[in-house]
Amino acid sequence: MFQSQRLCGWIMNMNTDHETSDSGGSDEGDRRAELSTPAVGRLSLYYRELHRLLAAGESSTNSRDLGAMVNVSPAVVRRDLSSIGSIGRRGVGYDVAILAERIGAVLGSGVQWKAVLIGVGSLGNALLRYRGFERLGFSLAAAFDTDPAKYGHEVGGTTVRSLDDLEEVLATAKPELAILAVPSEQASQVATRVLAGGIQGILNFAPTTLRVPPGTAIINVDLASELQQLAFRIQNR
Ligand SMILES: NC(=O)c1ccc[n+]([C@@H]2O[C@H](COP(=O)([O-])OP(=O)(O)OC[C@H]3O[C@@H](n4cnc5c(N)ncnc54)[C@H](O)[C@@H]3O)[C@@H](O)[C@H]2O)c1
Repeated sequence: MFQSQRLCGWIMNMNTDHETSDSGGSDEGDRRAELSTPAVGRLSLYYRELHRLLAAGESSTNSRDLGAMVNVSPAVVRRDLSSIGSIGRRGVGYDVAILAERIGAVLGSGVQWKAVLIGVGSLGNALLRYRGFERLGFSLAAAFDTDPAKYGHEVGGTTVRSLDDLEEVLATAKPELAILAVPSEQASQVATRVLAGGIQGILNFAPTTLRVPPGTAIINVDLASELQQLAFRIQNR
């Protein structure tokens, strides 16, 4: 229950095409609900850099250095961090471990999230092999495909199963998230199935607008579109 409240509050602030309607009501939830999408994105980058500092044995940092690491101004860092209740001390800065814990709590890290991956092609294979999800508390409960030649194969420690098993696995493992890496024309149908099975949020890699009920928490990832925006920026700077 606690976990689903966190998920709701967290996801509604992300880059969603459709927004969820409830943040859970706690102080922490209210605080998350006030964060803009870009601010959540920056917090995630601060979090990554803070963990890098921790691994390097650093115990303190400041808004200038943290800003330089993620390419934003010290004023933006201070505003972002004060919006989650972390005030640095003048001349001392921020305690790296405390700040990482604070941001982690706001972003829902420290809680284990279970995800399923649908579509184990080129992209799905790469995602299953990527170890960075675990570090942030995301574990892959199962992977599915419709190609019988792939059933039973282990990729990155996860066994590929038939999509026919989807509902059974959703009912037993109760994952909160689904990652879609299927062809565009299959994506809406798969999304409908995972939502019916209790999935609360979808990370969609298929370059299509999913036909799902309003209010569904979805993040679309489209690298081609990002490249297009990058090219536009270069042409117009
Ligand atoms: N967002 C991005 O930046 C990005 C990058 C690469 C690919 N993509 C998209 O991701 C998707 C996958 O790309 P890919 O290169 O891995 O393709 P791929 O053809 O290599 O893999 C697709 C896999 O999905 C499986 N599949 C087909 N229908 C299915 C269904 N209904 N349920 C479960 N599995 C099913 C296929 O058997 C195959 O294994 C495509 O939609 C592609 O356009 C997005």
